[in-house]
Amino acid sequence: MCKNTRGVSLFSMILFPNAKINIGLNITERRPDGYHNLETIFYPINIKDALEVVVSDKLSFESSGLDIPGRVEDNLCIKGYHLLKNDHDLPPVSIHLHKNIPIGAGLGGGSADAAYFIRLMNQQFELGLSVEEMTGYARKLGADCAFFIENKPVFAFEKGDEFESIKLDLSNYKIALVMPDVHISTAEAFRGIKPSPVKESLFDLITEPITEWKKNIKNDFEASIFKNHVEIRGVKAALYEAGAIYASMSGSGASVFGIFEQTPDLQHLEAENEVFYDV
Ligand SMILES: C[C@@](CO)(OP(=O)(O)O)[C@H](O)COP(=O)(O)OP(=O)(O)OC[C@H]1O[C@@H](n2ccc(N)nc2=O)[C@H](O)[C@@H]1O
Ligand SMILES: Nc1ncnc2c1ncn2[C@@H]1O[C@H](COP(=O)(O)OP(=O)(O)O)[C@@H](O)[C@H]1O
Repeated sequence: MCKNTRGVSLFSMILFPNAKINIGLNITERRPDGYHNLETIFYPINIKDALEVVVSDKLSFESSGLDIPGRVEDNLCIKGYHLLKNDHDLPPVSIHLHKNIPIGAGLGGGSADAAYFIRLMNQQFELGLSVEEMTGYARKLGADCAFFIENKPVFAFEKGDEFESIKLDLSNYKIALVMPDVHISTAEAFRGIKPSPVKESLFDLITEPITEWKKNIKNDFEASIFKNHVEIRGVKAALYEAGAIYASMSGSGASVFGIFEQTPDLQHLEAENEVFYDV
């Protein structure tokens, strides 16, 4: 079998792209390029897809698990392949994605797949790309894609693709995530927003005790999304009733997470929502 210098097979490799949540999200201004400047905390969580790349005689993509809307050629993994192929000598590959991260959820699942695809190709074909170079490619595929290259808690700013490291460790808490039966596109969510500057940056607010977050840390998408989707507002209220120290919609929705001292009992939400415990 063909192996690289570290003895890894060149034919097949599997990685497990994970989701993220946003703790706080302030949309501060509209940019001349149509995007928005924002600030947020990205925090990786343990809901994962499985991404396999096998050397093949032609480029192909197939998926299992959740249905992915849109055309195969628009899948972010395929876009990632073409982006890398422009600059590197790559063989055709067949890509298999097992989709488990809810879609249109504000969990960055598509972006995670794209970033992990870049990481995987870099490893599998020894492209020698630095973290900065991989981040540069990821940025071209989507604003929150770059985060997943390093995949550690960060304060993100500008389009959500510039980062400052933070020390945030929630491993002593239990995070539960609820996905209502609604999908929200990020572009749609931005249409409901009036940007405004922040009084105090999330970079500072996140260093306060978690018990203070409920008072001070907000997600700017919630007001307009909750107006159009009362069930999402209901899920957030239910998480606080179940004892959350902090609860929020993630990103542009529709998922909502709660941070708890102990794993909560959310059985009453399971009939109408998908519930993930201890993510
Ligand atoms: C806003 C966030 C916060 O986490 O939403 P979620 O997708 O996670 O819910 C993300 O940064 C999103 O990242 P991502 O989903 O990669 O965005 P992109 O594909 O680049 O952009 C989708 C659309 O969102 C809008 N957009 C996105 C990011 C940004 N800073 N300003 C914007 O205005 C644009 O209308 C763009 O056409
Ligand atoms: N690998 C992928 N997984 C999921 N969605 C993808 C993927 N590639 C492209 N997409 C497109 O991105 C859209 C948003 O995906 P996703 O990242 O899951 O949502 P969100 O931005 O809410 O986190 C989907 O509707 C789909 O059309």
